[in-house]
Amino acid sequence: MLRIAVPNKGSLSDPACQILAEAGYRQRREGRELVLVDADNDVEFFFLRPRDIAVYVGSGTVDAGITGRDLLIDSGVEAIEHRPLGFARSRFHFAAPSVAISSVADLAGKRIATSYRVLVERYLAERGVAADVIRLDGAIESTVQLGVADAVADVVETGSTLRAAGLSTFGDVLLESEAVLIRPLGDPRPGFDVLDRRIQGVLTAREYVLMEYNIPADLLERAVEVAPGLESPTVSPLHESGWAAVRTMVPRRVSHRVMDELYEMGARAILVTKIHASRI
Ligand SMILES: Nc1ncnc2c1ncn2[C@@H]1O[C@H](COP(=O)(O)OP(=O)(O)OP(=O)(O)O)[C@@H](O)[C@H]1O
Ligand SMILES: O=P(O)(O)OC[C@H]1O[C@H](OP(=O)(O)OP(=O)(O)O)[C@H](O)[C@@H]1O
Ligand SMILES: [Mg+2]
Repeated sequence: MLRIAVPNKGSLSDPACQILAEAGYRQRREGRELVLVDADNDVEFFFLRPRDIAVYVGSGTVDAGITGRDLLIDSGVEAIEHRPLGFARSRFHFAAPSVAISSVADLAGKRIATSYRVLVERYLAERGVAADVIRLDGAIESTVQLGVADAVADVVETGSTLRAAGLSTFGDVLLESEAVLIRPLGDPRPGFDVLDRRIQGVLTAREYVLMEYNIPADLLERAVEVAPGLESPTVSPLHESGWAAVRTMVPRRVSHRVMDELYEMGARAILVTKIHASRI
């Protein structure tokens, strides 16, 4: 039975459960279970603290896990980032009151509060900056106002928490993070490929729509260039001679532009449907 670690709290938890549910797995009903066996799919889910997941995966205690790229790196554990999952996207930044500190060099000798000590210390060491890193669990943005730090290093999504605290980012983005599917070093465990294919199927179903349209046969090649699909569109003859019916996958975010282009070219009866599941 494949053992999978799933975040039990925080920004990763709900979208991780959602993706697994869409991939056909049983998920928590009461939201309090610590372990859930999905015998039909031969998997067992362990609901763990997001920060601990990399540790369990790195040691091989579980065969796969969902966590954040930043949490994986900060754990210092060696595990394989197998697949990005497209949610819990964030950037990791330094920030401070803009009058006081405006470059990484200015951090020398200063106190920096963060929940990501390993990540920050590694970054500073690579640049030869010696600073005092203070590790705290959360609400990092408040530490400057409270007088326990001169600057912070934290996760930024919209930037509203930083602004509310009167802090401005400076320097480069230390890391771009998102949720990732991770696994232990070495060959994947039996059953991992099925999990991965199911998750990939959900991501594809979210990213693409199915587009169907009719087009005069002499315009087919041009139309296929506009919407080439993942591999190659399906083309069938229409009953009316000189026309073809085409079925192809199109990235959701460009689907309206593609429909406009196809219509202007001469395509008609353009229909778009949501993909519920896929195996590519
Ligand atoms: N506001 C946010 N927007 C997007 N991603 C976020 C946000 N906050 C944290 N993350 C990401 O979520 C992952 C988990 O972080 P963390 O466990 O700290 O979650 P959290 O939402 O901050 O929960 P907690 O309330 O336990 O602090 C990390 O990879 C982090 O980059
Ligand atoms: O850029 P924003 O959209 O404002 O989001 C970033 C904030 O969200 C997270 O905090 P969270 O709500 O998890 O609280 P925490 O600091 O207690 O972890 C993160 O640690 C930042 O503080
Ligand atoms: Mg947090």
